Amino acid sequence: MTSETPNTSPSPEQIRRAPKALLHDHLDGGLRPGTIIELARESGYDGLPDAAAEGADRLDAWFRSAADSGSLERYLETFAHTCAVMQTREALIRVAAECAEDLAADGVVYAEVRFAPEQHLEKGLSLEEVVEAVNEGFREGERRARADGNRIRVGSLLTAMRHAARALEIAELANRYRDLGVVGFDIAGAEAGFPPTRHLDAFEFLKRENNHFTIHAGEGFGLPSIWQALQWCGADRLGHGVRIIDDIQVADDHSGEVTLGRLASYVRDKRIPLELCPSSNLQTGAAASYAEHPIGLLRKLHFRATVNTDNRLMSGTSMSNEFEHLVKTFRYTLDDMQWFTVNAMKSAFIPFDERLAMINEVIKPGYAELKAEWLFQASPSERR
Ligand SMILES: O=c1[nH]cnc2c1ncn2[C@@H]1O[C@H](CO)[C@@H](O)[C@H]1O
Ligand SMILES: [Zn+2]
Repeated sequence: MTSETPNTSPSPEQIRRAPKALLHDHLDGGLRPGTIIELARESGYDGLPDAAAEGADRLDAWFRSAADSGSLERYLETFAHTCAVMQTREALIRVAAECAEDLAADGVVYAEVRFAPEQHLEKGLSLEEVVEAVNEGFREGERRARADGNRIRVGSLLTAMRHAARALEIAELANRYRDLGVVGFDIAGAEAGFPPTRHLDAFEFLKRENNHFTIHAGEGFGLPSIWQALQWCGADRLGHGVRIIDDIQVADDHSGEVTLGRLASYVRDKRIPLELCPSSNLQTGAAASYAEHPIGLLRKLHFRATVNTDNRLMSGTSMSNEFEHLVKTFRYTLDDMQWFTVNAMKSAFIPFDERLAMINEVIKPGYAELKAEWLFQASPSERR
């Protein structure tokens, strides 16, 4: 008999119960389809696609297939509908509360959720009112999660849209609401043609204020975008960053020798966190399949890779679902899941002592408990 503990792939149910940390999730990309229909009815928004008339499930499927276009620009068109129903204080509170509740039910213990305040002003809210409503919703969702026996902590990231010209204003907003629920800043939107250097003033302001930011880069566009985000703008993390793979050569002979270019080396050496979003990347064409997704190689090479949802509605996904795909594709174990989760927690924008406590008091004990479950299974044969 061997005394080695099994290091097998976790079951879907274990994946759901495992504590998970999420750094890249869009509030306006994660609404419940039923909520969209109700909010549209209440607010008189009549622009929803015809599928909405056939119910929440049909609308759910519509979002997934409309986002499944192979291009980031087409993918982003679907957000017109979610933003349209997120224009009042009540709607924002509801969407944020449900977001926190849904993530907690999926086993997420820490999440940074982003949204662009400038996209929620159509009915007269101010930027401040938008931020306050969303934060109020997150607090409400955290309370509801606790009542359901789940634990989650949610922070807001304020996004500026890269095609617009309000980045400095939004950066100032993020700075003002720092310690009041906002943990950092981001820029998003179409990447090609809108380099992050257009918003240098915003990034320089945040650096002077010792604040944190991530930049969507290396998703719809390649290495120049990543290079600018890091070396011109000074991003703390890369939203996606998946195209860093273009700077990594794997020899196609038997050796399989790996060579990193200067930029890929820098990203790995400096432990720059990559907010990888596998399912979203398949939809926008940044990767062809889970098996070919760079996350497999990046994990092997010990980049600071993290697993994220991006847009749960448009990708029909959840953190558990992302991990299920990865476990199936790369035969990941609970140790791999823990590695990704600790990477995410190390890269979070909350203070160091809180990150450490989350890792040592919540994440590691959670995985230890799951890893011990085989010991208590009913029959000896099931134990292996
Ligand atoms: O993967 C993405 N890449 C770039 N921009 C995105 C992505 N997902 C969502 N957004 C954009 O971010 C805004 C604020 O949440 C969304 O409205 C959408 O336009
Ligand atoms: Zn994103």
